[in-house]
Amino acid sequence: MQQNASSTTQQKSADRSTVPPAQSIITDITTSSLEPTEPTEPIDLTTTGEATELPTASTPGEDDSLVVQSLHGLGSPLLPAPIQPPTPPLTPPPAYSRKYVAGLFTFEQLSIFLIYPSTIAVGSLISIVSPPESYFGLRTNFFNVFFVKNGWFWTTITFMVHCIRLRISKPSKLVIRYAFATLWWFLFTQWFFGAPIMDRVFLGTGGVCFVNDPEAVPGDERKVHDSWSSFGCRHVKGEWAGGHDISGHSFLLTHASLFLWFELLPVIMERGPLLRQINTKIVFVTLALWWWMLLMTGIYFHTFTEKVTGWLCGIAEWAIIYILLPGNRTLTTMVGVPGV
Ligand SMILES: CCCCCCCC/C=C\CCCCCCCC(=O)SCCNC(=O)CCNC(=O)[C@H](O)C(C)(C)COP(=O)(O)O
Ligand SMILES: Nc1ncnc2c1ncn2[C@@H]1O[C@H](COP(=O)(O)O)[C@@H](OP(=O)(O)O)[C@H]1O
Repeated sequence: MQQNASSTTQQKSADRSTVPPAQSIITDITTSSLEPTEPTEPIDLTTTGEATELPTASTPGEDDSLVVQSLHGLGSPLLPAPIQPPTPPLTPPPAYSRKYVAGLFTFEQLSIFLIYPSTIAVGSLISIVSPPESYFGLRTNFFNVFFVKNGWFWTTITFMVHCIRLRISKPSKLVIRYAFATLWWFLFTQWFFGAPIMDRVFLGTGGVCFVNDPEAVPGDERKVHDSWSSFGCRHVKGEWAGGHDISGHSFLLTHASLFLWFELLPVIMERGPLLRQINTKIVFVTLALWWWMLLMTGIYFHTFTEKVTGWLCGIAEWAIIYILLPGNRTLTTMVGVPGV
């Protein structure tokens, strides 16, 4: 079995150009001999290497070591000769299992994940204690109008800047992950068979669009307009009030940031030349701006629960694609995992 695995690895890797350190190859192959067919741990998205093309070996006799190498984000290495592990360990190396917190996250993933609820919490706290007078407290501030209000556009541009320098073999998997992220943003904020999801929640919880009727009797100028979306309400210069108004900014800024972070994570973990490229710096600038604007949303806008529900909806798609799916080999094969 081990002999077969090595020769198949050689065959499949003929067109690859990267040679990972021998130690990591040995570690991976030794680990693989202990792997069950379905991975019991999530796929490590923080490791480096091209990992978007997952081998689908699942029947007995197929190349399991190759699967595990790819699942670990190493890609198929160019092996000059079959490498036999000296003595396979009886338990997986501690570095493999130790990395996971609560069986779901690596330490790095958890740290990134926690940035956003903490930012909303700190912002909300500042808003209660003493919100400072600031240009960022204006809805019309340049950064809000030009960047956040076109937030998915800028996230797309940033993602493209990140992608164009990668040397992965299956860009289609990148596009699929981007398409899922875009679809969730679109359904949630733009259109969901009519009004987008966030507006349906608002209307479903008793929200209405109030407009001023100048012809009404004084004191009774406010009347309900039958707008079925926040966009429609804005169009008639109405005021969208009453229901649970999920924070669209908390949603978008969290959703976009987690998407960019998790696509960038292999570059960060590799700590190689890609990390120093201008492309990486551009991603960091976008992430910094999104973080700052989320803090401003936390301080100046919405109620605490509206920001929390915005954040919860913002983590939904990310949790499926980057946290839950990596526990399932077949589904992960569909969307791939980020790589360099
Ligand atoms: C090897 C290279 C691979 C590259 C991979 C990239 C994949 C690209 C694939 C295809 C390209 C398709 C290009 C599609 C472009 C789509 C870009 C856009 O998203 S255009 C839409 C821009 N609109 C926004 O960004 C609006 C964002 N704003 C909002 O959602 C809301 O205003 C709000 C939620 C922020 C606030 O809500 P409000 O009710 O308070 O306004
Ligand atoms: N960080 C921020 N900077 C400026 N305005 C913000 C903001 N976060 C939210 N807002 C504004 O607060 C309102 C509700 O935002 P949302 O529901 O998207 O979180 C929106 O007002 P407008 O609809 O008048 O633009 C939005 O522009």
